[in-house]
Amino acid sequence: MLTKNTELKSLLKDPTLLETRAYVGGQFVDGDKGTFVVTNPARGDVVAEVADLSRAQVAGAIAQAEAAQKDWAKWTGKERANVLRKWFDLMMENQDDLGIILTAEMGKPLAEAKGEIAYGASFIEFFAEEAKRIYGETIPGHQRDKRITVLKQPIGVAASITPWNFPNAMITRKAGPALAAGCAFVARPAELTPLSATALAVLAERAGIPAGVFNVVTTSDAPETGLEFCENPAVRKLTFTGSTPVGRLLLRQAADQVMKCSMELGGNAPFIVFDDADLDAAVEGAIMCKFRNNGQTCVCANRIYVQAGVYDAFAAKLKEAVAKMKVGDGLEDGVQFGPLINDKAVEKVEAHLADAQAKGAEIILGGTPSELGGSFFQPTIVTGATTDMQFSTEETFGPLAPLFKFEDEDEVIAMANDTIFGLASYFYAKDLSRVYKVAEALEYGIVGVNTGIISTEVAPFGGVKQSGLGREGSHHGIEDYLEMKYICMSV
Ligand SMILES: NC(=O)C1=CN([C@@H]2O[C@H](COP(=O)(O)OP(=O)(O)OC[C@H]3O[C@@H](n4cnc5c(N)ncnc54)[C@H](OP(=O)(O)O)[C@@H]3O)[C@@H](O)[C@H]2O)C=CC1
Ligand SMILES: O=C(O)[C@H](O)CS(=O)(=O)O
Repeated sequence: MLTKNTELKSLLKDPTLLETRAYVGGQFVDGDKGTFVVTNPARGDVVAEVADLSRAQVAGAIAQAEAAQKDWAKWTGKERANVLRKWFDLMMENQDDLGIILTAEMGKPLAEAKGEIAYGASFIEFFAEEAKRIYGETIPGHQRDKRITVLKQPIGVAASITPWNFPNAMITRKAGPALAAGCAFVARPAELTPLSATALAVLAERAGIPAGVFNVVTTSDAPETGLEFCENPAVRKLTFTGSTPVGRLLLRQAADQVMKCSMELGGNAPFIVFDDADLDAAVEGAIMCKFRNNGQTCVCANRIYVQAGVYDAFAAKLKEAVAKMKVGDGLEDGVQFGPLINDKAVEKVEAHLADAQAKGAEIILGGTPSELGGSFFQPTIVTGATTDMQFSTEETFGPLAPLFKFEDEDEVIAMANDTIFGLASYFYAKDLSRVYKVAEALEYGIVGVNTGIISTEVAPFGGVKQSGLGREGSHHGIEDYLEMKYICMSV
């Protein structure tokens, strides 16, 4: 357990993975603006002081990336695949240390953190393979003397801005396809969780990724860094994961350069339990879907709809199962709930809870901060949820499970789709006709059927409506880092 006096390095097999400098042009560098502090959400103690780069230093990283990208694009897909595969191997060899660093800065239980390392590494493994399969095409000429060929070429320098909740996987889900495509990459991790990113840089260097191809700029001024990414003409691609309001802002800023953007934004996932569902499976799925990362994922169930005939039984089963789960320091064995990322996150959960209670909801489990103090909060279940309550339209991003009752398919599909978001959705049912009809009717980029966990590198992850633009993962994921060109030749 990381107490106030435990040196994080003492927990690591390889202490050099705890890197507090930024990584620019193949060099670990200090910040012109000094440092910013990273704290452990479980204890509030200082984990590290990290280099705080100026906007000029960020611009310098972009320039280094632009220079390095020209040679990197000349490598064959197979050559790029080999170094990416080595990077993947190093991540998995150092999974324990990377997990400890992630838990120390973000708070998620160590088992989940190690799971994120494997999930994040899977994108590097997958796109190492895709690097060898970036195919063009030949098209029959439109005239007898014309020959048409289509090339796919790397877009150039890609810049990424990522959130604190998956500080490893949200970077590799972007860097994997970018580097496989022959792009150079400048990553700006969240101020709260930069250490997972700098550890990735340590391993990138060891894997033989050339200087300047992968860069990590650690900064405390996100808006200033975002403006540099959007205004610097050398950046041809912006990839963002985070809230919809910030996504909108970045799109507006990037519009001046007509920059190619990928947006993985907020969610408001419905989780629907029909009366023909396997209730035990639905309870298990609801727990994994709602409480993964303490509810701090964009694909967590935000609204749980249960058909009237099974509502009471489902609520009782869910309460019984969640009541057995342990809240504590993520580095302790057997902990399922770590702290929320900060007090602001606790305040949002409490605000949604107070609003719901004021409108008639009943708390059947939890409902107050944990006796552990800090940003620990008890997993909470409320019944009597209605569509006028804040959590019906706003993402809670915490361990609060609201149970809504519904009568029939049409009613629940209408409620589920009544949101500006469209990222993930889930439902449990056995009748095949119902499964097809409901899956087709849900307006979301992802539909989980009889499962609460849908995250994988082999599928095209992404949202519709105001949950985002583009897809990450699957063979589709590399397209956003490629430009298509056709050559029309007279023969
Ligand atoms: N669709 C998806 O895959 C995901 C969506 N999300 C969504 O993001 C939210 C939670 O994450 P959270 O980190 O609070 O979201 P934010 O959008 O506040 O932050 C995301 C990232 O953007 C940075 N940022 C904030 N403001 C600006 C700005 N003006 N210009 C440039 N960068 C900026 C943040 O920096 P800093 O933190 O340093 O201020 C952080 O690195 C939730 O709504 C969640 O649903 C989260 C993860 C995945
Ligand atoms: O940041 C997130 O919430 C992730 O996109 C969720 S997932 O990819 O780990 O499912």
